[in-house]
Amino acid sequence: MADTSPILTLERVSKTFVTKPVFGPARRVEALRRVSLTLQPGKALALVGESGSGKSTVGRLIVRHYAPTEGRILFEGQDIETNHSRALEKAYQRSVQMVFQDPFSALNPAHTIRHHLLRPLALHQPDRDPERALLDLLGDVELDPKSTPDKYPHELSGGQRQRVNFARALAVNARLIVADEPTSMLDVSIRKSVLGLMRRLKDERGLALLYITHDIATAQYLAEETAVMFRGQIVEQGPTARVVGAPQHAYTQLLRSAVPDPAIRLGGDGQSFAEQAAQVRKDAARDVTSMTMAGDGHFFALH
Ligand SMILES: Nc1ncnc2c1ncn2[C@@H]1O[C@H](COP(=O)(O)OP(=O)(O)OP(=O)(O)O)[C@@H](O)[C@H]1O
Repeated sequence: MADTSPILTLERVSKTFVTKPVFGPARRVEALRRVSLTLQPGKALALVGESGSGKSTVGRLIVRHYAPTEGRILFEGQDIETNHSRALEKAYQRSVQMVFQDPFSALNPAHTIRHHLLRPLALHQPDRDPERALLDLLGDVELDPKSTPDKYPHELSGGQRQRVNFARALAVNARLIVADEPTSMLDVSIRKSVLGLMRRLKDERGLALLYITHDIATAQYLAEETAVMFRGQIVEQGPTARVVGAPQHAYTQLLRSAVPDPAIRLGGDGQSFAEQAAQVRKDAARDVTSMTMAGDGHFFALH
């Protein structure tokens, strides 16, 4: 039977940034407010929201670029901030990998693809024949095993570079990949194939995926579950088909109405769309007081 225990859980995680400009008072940004999420092996969770909603902050907390201001992040049930055993530390670093929006950012232009992949393979899969492991890895991410190894990053397309980034995560035996807008810098024509690769890695290798995106439409292609964020809070969460197909929170309806197929329109009489949208955003920014169940596993926020 499939393993349904979570690999990673966020429990009421908040993150406040305090920035001190050269002139003027310090500024506090509540980037996340009491965010709770669960990630499971073989499943993808889409974290959807507009720019500045806090999506990347969730990803960066998970890969420990920062620590939460409040709340806990549990890896297989253990708090990653307070349990500092070396074993947990090593397991975590290996198991949780991030793939970024810019496929170039994580690749060194001076090194071939072979170099990028052989190093993690030697460290994390030392018992395997390195060349055989390299060929298998390229096959896993649907890159040509013959022509790819000796190329430099600039000789590959954006989609191919992103595939190399996924291959690196596989080389270290990642079990959870945080993919932060992994297709938004790619041509529309190849976005779907990279999403298809992610779907295959999840289904065939049992990877857990956190798919961060501003595009609610693509969530349907990949993710079993979707969480919608606005101003640092989750306002709706549940099975993707329900969140996208029958959104309950006004902000999700607003996001959904920006998709070309306006199956769902905002209600309200007499108000222009812009006025309604401004009102929805104002209401949605208020603190979430509780989550109401709209169906099996489907919740939306009350403010
Ligand atoms: N290191 C930081 N220092 C100060 N403020 C930050 C920092 N990182 C993020 N923020 C602020 O936190 C809020 C959430 O940012 P975040 O990048 O998580 O949003 P996002 O939904 O991922 O947006 P985008 O899609 O534009 O990356 C924003 O107001 C942002 O300005």
